[in-house]
Amino acid sequence: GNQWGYGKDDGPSAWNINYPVADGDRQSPIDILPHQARHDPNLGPIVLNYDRCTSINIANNGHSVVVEFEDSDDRSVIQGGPLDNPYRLKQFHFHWGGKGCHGSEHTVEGNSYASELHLVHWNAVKFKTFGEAASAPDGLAVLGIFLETGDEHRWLHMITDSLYTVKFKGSVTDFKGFNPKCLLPSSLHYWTYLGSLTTPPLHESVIWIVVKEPMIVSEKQLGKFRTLVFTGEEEDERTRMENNFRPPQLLKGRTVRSSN
Ligand SMILES: CCN[C@H]1CN(CCOCC)S(=O)(=O)c2sc(S(N)(=O)=O)cc21
Ligand SMILES: [Zn+2]
Repeated sequence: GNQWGYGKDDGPSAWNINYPVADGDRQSPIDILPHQARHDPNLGPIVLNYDRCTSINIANNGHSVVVEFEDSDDRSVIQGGPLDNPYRLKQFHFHWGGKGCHGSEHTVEGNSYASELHLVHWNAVKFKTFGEAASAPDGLAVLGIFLETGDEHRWLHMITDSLYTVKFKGSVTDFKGFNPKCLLPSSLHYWTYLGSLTTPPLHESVIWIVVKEPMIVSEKQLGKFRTLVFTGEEEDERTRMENNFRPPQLLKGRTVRSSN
């Protein structure tokens, strides 16, 4: 298939060869300029109903570490804010940098954070399958949370303690009973705009909801993400999984709205 990565030859600057939509009009991530964002009083709060969420497994897909959820009914949904329907939680994953350098995808006034968490949801009201939603203009809603280094995060250890079991590309481990609500910052004030997947196939199918307040994690916790490798156990070279982020893309006239 189309092999892509984050290296010199297969990285973001080469993605448009196999995925021409990379040069499209609603690509993500973007640099957010808070003073140019339009405060929209009609933008209500984001409402998360994760209380009956069912996590299934944690996996290394060769690009990131992903936790998948049961999405056969509306047991864990996000709604409100810019969304017309409830969107079902499908998976969450992270993007991060190398030692000490930055790794978020969205930036704020040119400043990046150490990492960024993406909670991926799909519109099961309008679409029958996730795959169908993933390529439709209003198919996905991704909640983006910045990670900033500081004190240890009291719940992130539940994920970092499992990372050694998914060191290599293609590894999957049971990961039940995890509710990502414990990762969210206290305030869910956000910016929202129409964008895309930040990895191939780069479908322009995402309503982005980027939370303003970062979650605080320790450098030690973040370092555990860098013990993962992009490569499979059978491959001889071990390429440390880090800097798996796409840089900001052109806004191309889009408006970024701000909740209060
Ligand atoms: C490595 C591939 N990452 C993809 C995989 N999916 C899309 C393709 O699915 C087709 C059935 S996805 O919808 O789960 C998704 S969301 C994001 S992001 N970084 O923009 O939150 C990337 C991706
Ligand atoms: Zn992502």
